[in-house]
This record gives sequence, C-alpha cells and structure tokens, in this order.
Amino acid sequence: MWTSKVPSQQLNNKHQLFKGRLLTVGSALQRHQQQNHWEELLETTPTRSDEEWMQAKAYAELPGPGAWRLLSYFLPGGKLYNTNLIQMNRRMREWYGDIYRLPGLLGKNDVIFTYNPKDFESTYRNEGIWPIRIGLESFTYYRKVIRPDVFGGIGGLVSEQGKSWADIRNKVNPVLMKVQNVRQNLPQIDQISKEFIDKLETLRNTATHTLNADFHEQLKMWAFESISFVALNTRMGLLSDQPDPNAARLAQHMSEFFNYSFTYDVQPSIWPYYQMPEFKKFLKTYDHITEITTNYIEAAIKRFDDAQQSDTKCVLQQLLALNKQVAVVMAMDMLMAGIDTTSSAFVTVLYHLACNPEKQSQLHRELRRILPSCEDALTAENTKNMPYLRACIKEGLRITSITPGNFRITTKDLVLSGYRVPRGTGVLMGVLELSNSDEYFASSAQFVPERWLKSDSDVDVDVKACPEARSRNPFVYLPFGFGPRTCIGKRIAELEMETLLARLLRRYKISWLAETPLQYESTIILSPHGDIRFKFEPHSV
Ligand code: HEM
Repeated sequence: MWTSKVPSQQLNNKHQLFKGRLLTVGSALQRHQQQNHWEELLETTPTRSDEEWMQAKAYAELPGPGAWRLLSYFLPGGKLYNTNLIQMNRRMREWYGDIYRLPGLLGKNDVIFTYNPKDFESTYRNEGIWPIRIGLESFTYYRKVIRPDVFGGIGGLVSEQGKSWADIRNKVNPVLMKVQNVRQNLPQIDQISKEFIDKLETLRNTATHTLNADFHEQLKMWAFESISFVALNTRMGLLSDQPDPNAARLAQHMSEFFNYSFTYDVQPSIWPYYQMPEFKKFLKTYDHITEITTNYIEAAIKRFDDAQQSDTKCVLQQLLALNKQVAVVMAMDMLMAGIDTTSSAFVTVLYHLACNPEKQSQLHRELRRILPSCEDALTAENTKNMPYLRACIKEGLRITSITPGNFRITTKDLVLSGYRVPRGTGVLMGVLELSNSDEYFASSAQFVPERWLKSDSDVDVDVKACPEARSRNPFVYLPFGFGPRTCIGKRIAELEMETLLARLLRRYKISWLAETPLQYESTIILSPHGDIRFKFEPHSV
C-alpha cells in the first residue's frame, strides 16, 4: 500500500489550483476542439463483453467527489482551498484511495487519478501506436490557424495527435533519439559547460564561495545556450558579456512564452471564444519567437550551403534534410521544451548531491579518474564509463521528477484497479508518489545512487551497488514518460546534465546553504523556486 510519506521537496501553492482545475473544468470550446481532435482516434469496436470487463465494478462505483462537492473543495473555506496540485492529489488520495475519479465539469471528460502501477502498465500497454496526451492548445492554434504560411499545417510534437503526430515523430526519432547522433554534440556542449563555469567564477565571491547572482537564472541561460546549439547550430553567446542581441530578445520572449502558456494553456481561459488584448500579446510573443528562430535557421542554411560538404551532419542539417517545416517546428519545440526542464532537473540533482556530501565525494573520485585535470576535455572515450554520475542523475530524478504525473487519454475500454473505465477517459498516473514509496524503493527518502548501479559496475571498490533497493517494475520510475510518446529530448537532456555536472563537481565541493529544503512551484513542470543558495568551494586536487 501507499505510504503517505512526503518527498523531501516542499511545493509552493502558487497557480496549483488552476492546474488542478484544468483537468476538471477547462473551457468548453477548448474542450470541444480537443475532443474533435482526438475523439476520432478512439477504438471503434463495441464495448467490451469479455470476462474481465464483465466482472469489473461499474465505472459509477469509482470513488471520488461529485461535481458540486469538487467545486466546494476549492471555494474559500473549502478543504482544498489554496492547495497546490500535489497537495490536492495527496489529500484526495487519503480520502478516496489509490484510484479515484474527478468528474469533468461543463462537459469535459472525467480524469481518473491512479497510484497503482498495474494501471500504469494497462494504460501504456493499450495506448497503441498513437498515444494521446493533451498538449498546449495555443501552439496548435498559432501554428495551424494563424501562421500556416510558416508551419505548413504542422502543429508540432507536443500538441499533435494521431497520424499527424506520428508523421513528425517517426521522422525525427532517428535524429534525436539515437544516442550516437546526439552525442556528436559533446565537444560543443562541453565547451558551453566550461564557459558556464568561467562565468560562475566571475560571479563567485572567493571569500564566501557564494554567488552574487541567481544560480537558477544562470542555469536557464546555460540550458538555452546548449539547446540552441543543438537545435539551431548557433552559439548565442548568452554566457558571455555580449550576447547576440537577437538571442537576448529570444531569451526574453521565451520566458514570456512560459508565463503566457501557463495562463492560456494550463489555466482555464476564454480565449477560444474571445481573444482578450493580453492573449493577442501572447500571439505577438509567438510571432517574435517564430521570426527570430526562422532567421537563425535561414542563417544556418546559408552557412551550410557555403561550407564544404561533410559526412557528418549536425542535428539541424539532418532535420532540414527531412523537411524544412518539420525542422522549423522541431527547432522551436526543442527551445520551448528544453530550457526550463533541463535547468530544473539540473538544480534538483545538484541539490541532492549538495545535501549528501559522502555521495558527492564518491562522485568526485569518479570524476578525478575521468578528468585528471579540470582543464581536460570530456570525450566520447572518457565519458563512456561514468556509472556513478549517471546513477546520481537517476536518483535525483527519482526523488523529484520534475514531471510528477504522466497523462494519457485511454483509446480502449480498460479495467483499472478493478473498475471499468470507458475509452476517452483521462488517466493521470501519479508516478512521483510511487518512486517515493518504500514499497518500491527501499529507504525511498534517502539519496542512494548505488541502487542504480549494476553489481558488476566499474566503480571504486568502496562503492557497493545495491540494485535490490530499487523495484524491477518499469512503471514506478518514469521521469521522461514511457512508450512511443516518451520525451524526445531525453538524450539531449542527459548529455547536457552529465557534462555540466561532471565539470562542476570535478571543480567544486558544493553544499546547500538555504535554511529550508529546495522548494518547488508547479507550473507546466515542477520548477525550483524560492531560496536557492549553494556554496562552491574549489577542490584543491
Ligand atoms: C530533464 C529534462 C527533461 C524532462 C524530465 C522531460 C520530461 C518529459 C516528459 C515526462 C514528457 C512526456 C512524455 C510522455 O508523455 O510519455 C516529455 C515530452 C517531450 N519532451 Fe521532454 N523532458 C526533458 C527535456 C527535454 C528536452 C531537452 C527537450 C528538447 C528536445 C524535450 C522535448 C520534449 C518534447 C518535444 C516532448 C513531446 C514528445 C511527444 O509528444 O512526442 N524535453 N518530456
């Protein structure tokens, strides 16, 4: 059974109510558009009549509040007033159990919340080749309705469904999911990490070893510089004193995009009925991002045309070879999905290492073997064997997955935890809770990278692998999702995080200075927030 143990992070209340509501209220037109878009993907066979289905309990018997009760929870004085999504889910789980239903208000589909890994398995195993995950509607609207001239009717991976999604995904999978192809970027990603550390040195108080700057903001610039190198084959100079002026504008518009997207894609909004002036500003932000990104792509195309033909093609060249519109959409999606995610995940892993000095020392020993001197380069050869570093990343993302739940719309009738769940129902799989449960991970509150090591890992003799401390169930740990719709940026994110962690922890002993544990606010993802202070003391060797 689930233990109601709270993971180490605290969650900020801001915005959560609305996110919770998104799943239950939403705007009628958005809902209508979404349904029109994906309802045609649902299986058309008659309702199941097999034994499992017939013996299962009726859908109506699922625990959960009725519509009015649910609304009353959120009113001032209500039991869930001012709670965030995670707190709301935890309380509801205490009240209703490991599976419960939130009614879809105003005609929106119901959402089943489940904490049973067997349900995760059933949902994923039956998602078919075109899994449905509701994306950001404003993306699709802007690309398909406002700017078909630029995007040629392509909505992008995040928001497309069905065949339109698969057409892009099948094309770009070999470019972005193949480890070797992504790892060809290592020299430049390493160079960017070195520049990040040079910048950190200029911001570091050498007496107190603290930073005179917002570390998380600096990390966003690092993530931006790294992903724009991969997506646009362009160095933006965001870690230098003189960034490319267009890059600085793009960074600004990206940050506006995240705020607007939360307001118009996550919170319920009337924009599909009536476009208020603020929504029009959001469309302008999309315009700016589109204009700057396409200019960078045009400049890169010119550079590629002028350069000598080479056997190795960068990611952008490979995407352009598929189709120019796919390349433009994918490059923009990489920028939009690859900055806050990677920087938030990075802060998370660093925080756990900072709070666990003995694990950090162990990692430092591994890194000294890989980089005898801080100035050495990270290469395809020397990065092959860094099991402890990789285990630290996995363990950090286990304790705090920045995407705490995974979402699908069921395409078939499913039996979940003994209840009949009709096709077309939303299922939210609360994976963060399971990866923080002692039932699946021994001493789950503790940061134990050793649980991810294989017994025969090539680590120091004094490290003891303990793979038995992690569950073999593949559905209880899914920081990048699962199946054909899994995160397409996983390889890139891993490369970036490994490279910068190797450089940072090779060079500094890092400790956590804030008085409270790392806190998170939840917008589109869980994002570190509040007092984020580390100490960076250079190692003597
Ligand atoms: C540590 C960093 C990251 C985490 C934890 C993360 C997590 C996720 C998760 C959980 C999903 C949903 C998967 C599913 O529904 O099964 C997703 C989707 C996606 N991610 Fe990431 N992500 C990260 C970094 C990136 C980066 C760097 C990129 C840029 C290439 C990226 C691009 C995308 C895209 C385009 C999708 C939608 C894929 C689709 O629907 O086909 N992500 N990500």
